[in-house]
Amino acid sequence: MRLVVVGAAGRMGRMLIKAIAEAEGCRLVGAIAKKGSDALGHDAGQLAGTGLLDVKVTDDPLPVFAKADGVLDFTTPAATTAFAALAAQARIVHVIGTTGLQDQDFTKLEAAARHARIVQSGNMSLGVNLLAGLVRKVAATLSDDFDIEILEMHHRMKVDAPSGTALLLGEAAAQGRKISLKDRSVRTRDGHTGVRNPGDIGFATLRGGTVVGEHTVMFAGLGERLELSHRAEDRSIFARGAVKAALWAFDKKPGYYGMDDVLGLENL
Ligand SMILES: NC(=O)C1=CN([C@@H]2O[C@H](COP(=O)(O)OP(=O)(O)OC[C@H]3O[C@@H](n4cnc5c(N)ncnc54)[C@H](OP(=O)(O)O)[C@@H]3O)[C@@H](O)[C@H]2O)C=CC1
Ligand SMILES: O=C(O)C1=N[C@H](C(=O)O)C[C@H](O)C1
Repeated sequence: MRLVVVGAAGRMGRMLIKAIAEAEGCRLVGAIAKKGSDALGHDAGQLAGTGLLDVKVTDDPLPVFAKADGVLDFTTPAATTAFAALAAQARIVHVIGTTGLQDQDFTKLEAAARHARIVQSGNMSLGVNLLAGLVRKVAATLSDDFDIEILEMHHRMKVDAPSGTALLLGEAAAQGRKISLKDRSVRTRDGHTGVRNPGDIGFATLRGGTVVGEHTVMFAGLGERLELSHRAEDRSIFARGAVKAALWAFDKKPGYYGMDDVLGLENL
């Protein structure tokens, strides 16, 4: 499978280039960075530390998408929605790891998925997607007497909050409880908040240092607390998941897919 990495100079972009170089069944055919990026003109392998790959970083996606089967995209919401339109035109696979997407972005991605095969997830790791299934089950099993709180910590360079993973885990908890996350989520608390509403799902965000990504879902009851946690130790888990998603989507019909489809966890 011929793959392109957009956002090639980013933390995840470099990881994705390396993961493609190390994976079987795919090869890198393009690397896209933003206009004005210092990475333009360099070999993608130089960026990723793999040795030369004979793929020069460019800021022009059109000719690159035209000769590719899929694109791996961990960039920004604005860039991702623009790339989705191009991937749909080229009828290729679009794997989206970008977080911070808003309702209007999802509307654009769903429109693009009429022609492209989109796999989108706030977290591409096996562990987090398995955790989401467990959270859904525990939330369905325990009553409102167990308050659900989601705590996440990431590195100081992260720009969105709560993390895509925290929202994915919140969605899983809400599905388990058969409630709408939008109606019941509490994203900030400050000052005289009053007592906690039963059934709310709370989020707390920590930022600092070089933390790759840590998430805990707490079920806090009367006299006992259950905690389910995931700690990412290396960004390669996300990159390997993204490559797996692209290979999985290669022979699928156009549509909007998630990592639970890729990993066969839909029924967990
Ligand atoms: N789903 C998952 O499993 C994971 C998701 N993520 C998410 O992936 C995203 C990226 O994370 P990270 O790599 O740490 O962030 P970085 O800021 O390191 O990388 C983003 C890259 O995208 C580039 N970019 C922005 N706009 C464009 C554009 N129009 N064309 C080409 N490149 C562009 C940026 O360039 P410049 O710096 O020049 O602006 C930057 O190099 C975030 O949303 C993060 O939350 C991260 C890890 C795992
Ligand atoms: O920005 C990051 O770094 C990460 N972002 C994703 C998120 O928002 O959950 C996934 C991972 O935790 C790392």
